[in-house]
Amino acid sequence: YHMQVSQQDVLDVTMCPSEHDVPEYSLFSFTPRKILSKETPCYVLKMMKDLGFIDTFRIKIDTLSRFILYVRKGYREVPYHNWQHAFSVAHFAYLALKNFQLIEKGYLSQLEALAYFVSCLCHDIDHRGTTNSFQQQSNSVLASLYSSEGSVMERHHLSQTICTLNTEGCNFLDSLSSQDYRKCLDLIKDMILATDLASHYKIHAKQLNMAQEGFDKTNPYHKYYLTSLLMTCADLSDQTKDWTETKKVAQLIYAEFFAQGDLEKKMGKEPANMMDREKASIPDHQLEFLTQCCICIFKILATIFPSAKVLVNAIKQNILCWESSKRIFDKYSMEGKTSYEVLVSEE
Ligand SMILES: Cc1nc2ccc(C(=O)N[C@]34C[C@H]5C[C@H](C[C@H](C5)C3)C4)cc2n2c(-c3ccccc3Cl)nnc12
Ligand SMILES: [Mg+2]
Ligand SMILES: [Zn+2]
Repeated sequence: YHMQVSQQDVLDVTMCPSEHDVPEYSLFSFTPRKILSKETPCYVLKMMKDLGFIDTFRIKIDTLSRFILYVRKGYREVPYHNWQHAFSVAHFAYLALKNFQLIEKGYLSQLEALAYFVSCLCHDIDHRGTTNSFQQQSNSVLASLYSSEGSVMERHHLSQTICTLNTEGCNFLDSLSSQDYRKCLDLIKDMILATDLASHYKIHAKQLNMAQEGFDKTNPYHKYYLTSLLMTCADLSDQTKDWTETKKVAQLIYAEFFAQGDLEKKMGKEPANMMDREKASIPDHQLEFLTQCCICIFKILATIFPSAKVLVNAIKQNILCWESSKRIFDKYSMEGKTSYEVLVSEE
């Protein structure tokens, strides 16, 4: 089994210079997608040092560096669900841990915080740019493995995470007690499975109820609802950035959705509207997603953590931008342009 990651690669990460200490890095307005891919492993290390994980869990830096590099290699070059997405989701976890003081205020234990950050980094490993329903429709190997339990892709991402941990020289958690190690893997399982949006819809009402009742740190259900909420918020955190970023991310997501739609048409299947480049109305679909799904999730977050209000406001701003750009899309669609052509051409 050849080493995909060289010893030199590992050394480059362990020796990464400290010039990465940009102050705005820990602000919600910071956009992690602007970090160059070759810089990202150093930033992951920096965030984990900053969060105190290295000292608390006696993590060996070269083992952690190798793990990070293998996780990055585990992601594919698909338009949206690639390493850059994973890095941005992990960066949001870093922002949440710091800005909401999740450990200091007792919302999460150190172990839960570690599991949260690692789960974000690994939550989409080996994503193929296709949905769970596509796995079923195409009778993929992953569907045959996991469709009986549901959340097909998420179970695969979890399996890939465990495999990476078990790769020679990558298990940075091996200094944990066997009890903590077991607990950490159980947490990572729940957190990665929570990123299946269909699962989120099943517990949304319970999360809302929890926020209105007031988070009870002794209630294990509340703990589960909170960590699931934090995973979904991290996964959707692109929507809390400025309009330029949101529009860029929409181009990536629909490039992936429409590639799947094209594939489904070739397979003689009828793609869902949101996957069909000829039928999809991107602004309408995004307005529905932001108003029916995204903003509700971040409002629950802001009920528990008032400082998350800025995130709700950013989503409101993006909703306004989609509404105003909808008029431009409608004008061009009268001239026969698809909404994707308008999205990628619009300045
Ligand atoms: C901007 C944006 N728009 C998005 C619009 C739609 C959907 C989406 O999966 N919708 C659903 C709608 C129902 C019930 C379930 C299962 C299916 C049927 C498909 C979900 C996701 C969107 N999404 C994500 C995202 C988050 C987690 C996993 C995958 C993705 Cl792509 N991240 N950003 C975005
Ligand atoms: Mg996913
Ligand atoms: Zn994701």
